[in-house]
Amino acid sequence: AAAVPGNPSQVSGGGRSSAGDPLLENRSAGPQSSTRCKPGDRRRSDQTTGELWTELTGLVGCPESEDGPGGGAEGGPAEVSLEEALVRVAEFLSVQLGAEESFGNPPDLSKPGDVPPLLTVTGQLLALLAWIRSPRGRQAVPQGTQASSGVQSPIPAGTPSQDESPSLSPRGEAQGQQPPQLEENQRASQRLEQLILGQLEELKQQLELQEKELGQLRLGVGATDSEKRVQYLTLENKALKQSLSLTRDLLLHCGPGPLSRAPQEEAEALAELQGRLQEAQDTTEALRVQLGAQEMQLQGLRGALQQLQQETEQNCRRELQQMHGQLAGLRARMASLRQGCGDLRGLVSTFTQSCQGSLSEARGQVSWALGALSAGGAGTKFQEAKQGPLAGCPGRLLELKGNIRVLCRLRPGTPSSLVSLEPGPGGTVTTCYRGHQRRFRLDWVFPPHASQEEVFRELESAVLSCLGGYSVCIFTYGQTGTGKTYSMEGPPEDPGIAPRALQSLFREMGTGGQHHVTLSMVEIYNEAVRSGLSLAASAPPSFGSTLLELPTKPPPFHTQGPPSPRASPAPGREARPSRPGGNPGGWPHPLGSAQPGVVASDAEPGKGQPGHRRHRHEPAQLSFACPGHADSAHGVPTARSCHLRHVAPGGPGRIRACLEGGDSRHLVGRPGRRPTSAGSSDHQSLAAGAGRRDDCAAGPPATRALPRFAAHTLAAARTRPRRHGSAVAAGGAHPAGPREGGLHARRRPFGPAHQPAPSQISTRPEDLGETVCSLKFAERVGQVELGPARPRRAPRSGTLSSLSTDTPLTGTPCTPTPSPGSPPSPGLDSGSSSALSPPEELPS
Ligand SMILES: Nc1ncnc2c1ncn2[C@@H]1O[C@H](COP(=O)(O)OP(=O)(O)OP(=O)(O)O)[C@@H](O)[C@H]1O
Repeated sequence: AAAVPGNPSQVSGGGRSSAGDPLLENRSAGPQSSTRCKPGDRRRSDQTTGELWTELTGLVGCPESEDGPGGGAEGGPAEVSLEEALVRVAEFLSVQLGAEESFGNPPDLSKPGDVPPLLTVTGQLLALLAWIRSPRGRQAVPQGTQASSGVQSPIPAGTPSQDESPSLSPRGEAQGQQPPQLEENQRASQRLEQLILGQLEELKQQLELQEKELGQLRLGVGATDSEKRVQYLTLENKALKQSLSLTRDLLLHCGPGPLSRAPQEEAEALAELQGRLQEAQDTTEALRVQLGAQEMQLQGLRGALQQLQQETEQNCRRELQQMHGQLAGLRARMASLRQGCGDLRGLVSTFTQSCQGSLSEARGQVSWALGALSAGGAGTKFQEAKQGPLAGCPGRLLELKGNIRVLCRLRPGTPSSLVSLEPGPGGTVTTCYRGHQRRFRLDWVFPPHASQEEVFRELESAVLSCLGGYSVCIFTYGQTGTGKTYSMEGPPEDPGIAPRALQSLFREMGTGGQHHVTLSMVEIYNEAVRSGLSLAASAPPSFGSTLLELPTKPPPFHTQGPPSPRASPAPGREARPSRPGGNPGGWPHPLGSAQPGVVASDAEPGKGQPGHRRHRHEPAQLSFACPGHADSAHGVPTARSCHLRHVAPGGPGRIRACLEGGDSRHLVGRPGRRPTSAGSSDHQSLAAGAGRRDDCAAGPPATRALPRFAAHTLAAARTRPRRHGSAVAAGGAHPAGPREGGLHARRRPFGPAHQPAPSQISTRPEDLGETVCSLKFAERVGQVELGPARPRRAPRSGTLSSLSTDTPLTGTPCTPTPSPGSPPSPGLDSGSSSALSPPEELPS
């Protein structure tokens, strides 16, 4: 571009400083002058149209040069690019065009015929130039041709042939290899080139004509005209220069295109592109490999999924089948349950009906009994007794209430949420032990704040039934420290069941008639039997007398046991103080001693005599005492019982009945064991000891001191409840044989008895296990059936002494009285069982 005369300032600013007349200059330096066509020459700023023409013709081969073809060129044709040649042609033409315009003949461009050929040629050249610089042109024109191919001269004037065209010869070489589009482009450019050359030729001719005309004008017009002509040419020159400047600007604006890019750079760019392409191909290949691996993995996963689906389906089917089977089983079970439920409903309704019948019957009997009670009054009761057995209200009521009644008394203390109760008749105790809730229904539940009197009131009818010939046994049991002794004996200021029972009995006996009472009180303490009674009292004489029979010598059943082990008090428990008048280590006090066991207010202490004595007393002032032991509460098997035998003379038969009271405290399995740890084994050993002959012999000695009815009951409770949840105990059968020498071995059976059994329980959480055991035991005791209680009459023959406690048991063997439909209790010794002996008559 530097070699191309493209700087308008150079052209326009040149003027004609040295040339003077441009036309002349043009002529002198015109086609006639020989000009060397060197493309690299820098054009002078004062170049005129003639010089331009010279240069242009030099470029195309200087046909008008005198040197002939290639003239002016010393070493061959000038090396100029096609582009440069075109630019120069454009310059020249634009100068010419500007001259014509400035001459005053502006062409009418709207008419095609008036368009100056210069303008057409210029436009075509510019179009060619633009095409060459376009990408297509660059492709069509080989690089060497554009940049440096020499313009082969000479071109034959007016007949430029395609083959001879210097600019086309290199292109022709590549013709066979170029695509058709390229060939077509090349052909078009060749045509254009020929056209341009033709127009150039035409322009030359016009120029010659004009020069001729100018010469003629010069000759004819003179200097003035010449001057005008000079001015005109000057202006034309200026216009041409401006046109050239514009053309140059246009060419510069197009600027060097990508053609100027060096092949080296192209190669580098190509290499870079190839490198990138390779890289991209590598990446693609890696991705393909990865894709293949993932596809394989995917296939594996699909297979596993399919297998899993199949397995799941099979499992589901299997489980469904199992569930169907289970459902069918459940349905069948439900159907059978429904049927059972229907049966049960029938049973319940039958039971309800029978209960209602029994209840209405019982109500009638109660109302009858109450009516009889209110009609009879206190005075008439014993009149009835004189006439015959005391079959009055207490006995009848007792019959209605049942033979065995289990009462429950809660010891006062910290209330526990684990033990709740519904007090009253038919009350319940609910325990929550080790996560299991259990409800026990008992005949009566006394709340902790129940008084001694309230408890006794519930038992009084049973006690009084003794006077009517009903044998009664009251015994308490329960865990140590729960208030058995308190309930049975009680403190002097608030006596318990035993003193109140005696008081009530004596009061009743005091209403009239003669009564023969034998009272004994024993305590078995560590296998030694001790008597706790030292004084007898009789009923007031105004109502007859009460004969108290007292032992005068050590009873034959006394076993000389080893000395009492003095166990230390259990932790947290106070030693039980000896009571006044107690004789811990010795034998009962003789009658008349200063420490009476039963005190009559009108009896003079010390005046009692051994044997049968009659004492007057006020029943209200009776007190009851028993020798106590400081250590009796701690690990030493102890049982206390009070036996009252009553024989009422007169009537068709004398009534003989027995009242026994027992406190089964410390009925632990073995001596020396802590009572608190005995727990449920207390009850088991209690039942075992009372129920079997062998067990009784080998069992805890204190068991043998139990009231015999209590022993029977416990033996029956040990067996499993049978029909209707009841166990059966033979009232008359005594499990203990004579050889055992126990207290009961000396007794004769008195027949079925009433047995109220107060069960003592604690509400303390730490005692909950024992409480549950006691309640379970109470429940089973409540299910024992002793057979119907019957009053007994004393035998008409026989002696009183034969009924004393000293009398060895030689009576008729008893047989159990099973409840209807119940087999004999296996817990009882069938060998020793015998029928109940007929009522024995006391001698009159
Ligand atoms: N209902 C009650 N009201 C007031 N105090 C009571 C009651 N029950 C028990 N007690 C008191 O609880 C303590 C223990 O009672 P008690 O000696 O009668 O129990 P126990 O069952 O006979 O014990 P053990 O089996 O060791 O002889 C006593 O101090 C007693 O006064």
